Amino acid sequence: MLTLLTSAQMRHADQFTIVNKPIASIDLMEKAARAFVQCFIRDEFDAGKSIAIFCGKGNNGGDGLAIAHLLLVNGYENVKVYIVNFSAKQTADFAINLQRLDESRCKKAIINQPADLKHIKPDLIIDAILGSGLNKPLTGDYAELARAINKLNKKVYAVDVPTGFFAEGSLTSNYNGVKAYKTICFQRPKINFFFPESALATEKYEVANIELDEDFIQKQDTDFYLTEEKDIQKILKKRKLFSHKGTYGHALIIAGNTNTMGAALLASMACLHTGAGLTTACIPESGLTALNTALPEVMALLRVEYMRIEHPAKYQCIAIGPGLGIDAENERLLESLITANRELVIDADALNILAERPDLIKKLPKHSILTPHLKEFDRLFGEHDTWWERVQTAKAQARQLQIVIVLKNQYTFVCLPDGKVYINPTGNPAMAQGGMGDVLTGTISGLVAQNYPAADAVIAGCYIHGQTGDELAKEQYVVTASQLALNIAKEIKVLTTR
Ligand SMILES: NC(=O)C1=CN([C@@H]2O[C@H](COP(=O)(O)OP(=O)(O)OC[C@H]3O[C@@H](n4cnc5c(N)ncnc54)[C@H](O)[C@@H]3O)[C@@H](O)[C@H]2O)[C@@H](O)CC1
Ligand SMILES: Nc1ncnc2c1ncn2[C@@H]1O[C@H](COP(=O)(O)OP(=O)(O)O)[C@@H](O)[C@H]1O
Repeated sequence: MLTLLTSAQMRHADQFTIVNKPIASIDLMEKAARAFVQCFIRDEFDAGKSIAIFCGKGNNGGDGLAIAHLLLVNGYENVKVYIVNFSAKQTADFAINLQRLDESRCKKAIINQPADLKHIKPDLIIDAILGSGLNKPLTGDYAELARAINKLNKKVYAVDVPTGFFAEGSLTSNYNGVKAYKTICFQRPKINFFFPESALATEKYEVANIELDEDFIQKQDTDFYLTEEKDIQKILKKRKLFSHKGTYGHALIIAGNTNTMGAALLASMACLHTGAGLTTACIPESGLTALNTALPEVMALLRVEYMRIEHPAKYQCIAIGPGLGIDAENERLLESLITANRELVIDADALNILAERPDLIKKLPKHSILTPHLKEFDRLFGEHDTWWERVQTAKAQARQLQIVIVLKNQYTFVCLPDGKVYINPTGNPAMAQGGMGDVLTGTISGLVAQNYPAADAVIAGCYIHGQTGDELAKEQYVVTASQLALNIAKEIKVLTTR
């Protein structure tokens, strides 16, 4: 798990490294510039392009000056630095790099007002005006300059963060900073890169390692972690010798309705391919032929009969919701399971039923797993203006109710009962198609059935789901939910043998 730090914590990490490595702060800046240039050159190898580097007078600007010098050294002849002179204040490292640049042959100009930008026509822009030192939204000349840079309509590479972008905290939909094509940030991604509103500020990001003290960074107290493949490899267990279907648990998937039987099939299929020993789909009678035809391995339990089952304990996992339909009978069914205090995996219509029954939310069995997308989440816990606020609510609710909330998106936020948030890095837009959430529910259920603790099942389930989609998307424009379900077992095999 990679710790994700706030800007203030990153500053501490800078200071800690400077004192303990030890390394002079100007040398750390040089390292940052080198790391940036290495990534930049990989993307933009045409040294003939004209590059405008906009530098503020803080350390972000200091990075920009060092980058200019390094680009020249690397044969980029057409580099020009524009010093943004909107403030008298400058940092010591900025001043040192400015002097170094003055001694070199780098072209330089001063921007005293945004209008000075009028005649600039570079092929590429590097934005080093304001970095993680941003302490208030852009106003006045800075806001105008950002607007002018965006109007040039050129590819912008941002140093560490795009000017005007807050690295953590609520992001609004009226972003007025520099719009970057790519942000090359130092040591760790910014927490806000995982929030959908960041798409307004940067299309993509890349992390450049600047050798800050990793031990120190990993020990920082944070609420946000980024899941890595090695975490999943640690979680997943190999199939055992002499094992049999009873070894890997029995999952009950309560799902499907007359027009939404596909959801039950997809969730059950994913559960099967994730490795549950036995999978039973609790479905309406109308779906029986479909189930028996499509998934011969899955057993059926008709929904009316289910009401008579007295011992849900025979299932190691009970999931409820995909394509379930909202009616009084399903509400009674959900209520009976919650009252029986059996931990559940709750998705889709079961979440919508819950949204109408706040009394049941309070009674949710501990360690239950809820897998809402944003609309389902807001129906459950109220409307939110920003994703940051939504994740804060998810964190608080997961802690208060002692449940796991899987807030789904391009980067899914897994909120655990201890208040920590694990961000899932896998998945891609080829997966943006109906049924994908049903497959996630089946995947998580398959892992819960195999006795993985709720947190591990969810962290691994989200990762496997996204990774399977990523592998398929390498060769496909779109990945369908059933294709994804069929490929899960292959991906788990790769993860457990790498
Ligand atoms: N040793 C270090 O501290 C390192 C710092 N690095 C760079 O340093 C950057 C942070 O530098 P600084 O802390 O000097 O800050 P910045 O360079 O981001 O900002 C400079 C100053 O601008 C002012 N400011 C903030 N928001 C403003 C606004 N909305 N309008 C007008 N002025 C505003 C603040 O007074 C701030 O200190 C990082 O993003 C990174 O690029 C890297 O060189 C790595 C090492
Ligand atoms: N652009 C995307 N990038 C990554 N993952 C995605 C993307 N679009 C959808 N997904 C994943 O697909 C699933 C969609 O869930 P959901 O909206 O509940 O789908 P449905 O209700 O149609 O089954 C989530 O796990 C989500 O993370």
